[in-house]
Amino acid sequence: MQPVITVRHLVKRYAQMTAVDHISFQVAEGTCFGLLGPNGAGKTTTIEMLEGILRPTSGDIHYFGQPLKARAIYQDIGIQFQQTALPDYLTVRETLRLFASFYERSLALDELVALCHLHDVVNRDARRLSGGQRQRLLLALALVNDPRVVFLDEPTTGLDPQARRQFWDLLQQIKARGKTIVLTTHYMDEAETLCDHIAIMDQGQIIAEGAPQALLAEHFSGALVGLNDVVLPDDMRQRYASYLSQGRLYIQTQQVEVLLADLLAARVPLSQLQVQTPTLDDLFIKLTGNPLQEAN
Ligand SMILES: Nc1ncnc2c1ncn2[C@@H]1O[C@H](COP(=O)(O)OP(=O)(O)OP(=O)(O)O)[C@@H](O)[C@H]1O
Repeated sequence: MQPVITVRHLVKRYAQMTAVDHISFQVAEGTCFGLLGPNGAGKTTTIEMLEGILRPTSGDIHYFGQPLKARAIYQDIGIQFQQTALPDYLTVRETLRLFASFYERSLALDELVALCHLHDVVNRDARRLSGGQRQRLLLALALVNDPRVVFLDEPTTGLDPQARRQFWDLLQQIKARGKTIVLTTHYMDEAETLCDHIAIMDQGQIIAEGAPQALLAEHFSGALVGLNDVVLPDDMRQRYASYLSQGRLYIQTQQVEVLLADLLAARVPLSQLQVQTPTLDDLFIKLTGNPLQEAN
């Protein structure tokens, strides 16, 4: 199947720095594609080039095999920005109506309200919404023209855990309608839950790309054991794959019991020992040496 979006050797330079540094990827139709990385990694710059808002320094972007021409895709895409100023003194319903009037095609208002769970607040002033309600309104605005591709820039930043989970459910429903979703996030659990394919960005480059589970399988085998402030004896260092991040040692093992027996035999202190199944957060630490949350 032809990809919805194809990006080749995309670069964005500002005077002093390269925000996006020769990245290439494809987004398949009907999938959720996630751009992940810490603050300043280049995610927003990338997504804004895909949306036709920022002009790339070099490289190219194709939609359904055609070069990106901002005006031509405008009717086909929906965008939820990180920050959106809504018009004052309008209710949720009036705001949706206003945005719908900008497009040739639009979803029926009632359908949009139901889809984004806005029934309770449809007559409320849009400035008087909770964080979760506001995000759902912004999502409804991104869907108002029934787009083929929806762009979401850090849609759940600042939401409490319950509102985040509700938002994830909503995105699953939107995906089930066959929409292609491109989102940026610095929450690895969000990417693991929602995305079919991810590209992890750091300092303007893609440092890993693939399906979340495939990426984890490629970089880890078995469990991950974390320990604080320890030095492994030489023979154990040779037998076990391990890496260090900020004073914490991570050891990979297929057999936790055998590793624990080896650690005890070598009199390695087991303070703050943790055994876990590797996550995308661990992958980020392994690839960059830094936890994602601290990079933020
Ligand atoms: N207009 C600009 N002029 C100069 N530098 C910029 C400009 N816009 C972004 N940058 C820089 O480009 C880099 C990438 O920024 P970008 O906003 O794309 O990162 P991000 O991954 O989206 O981060 P965040 O998670 O904080 O939104 C940063 O170092 C940023 O300071």
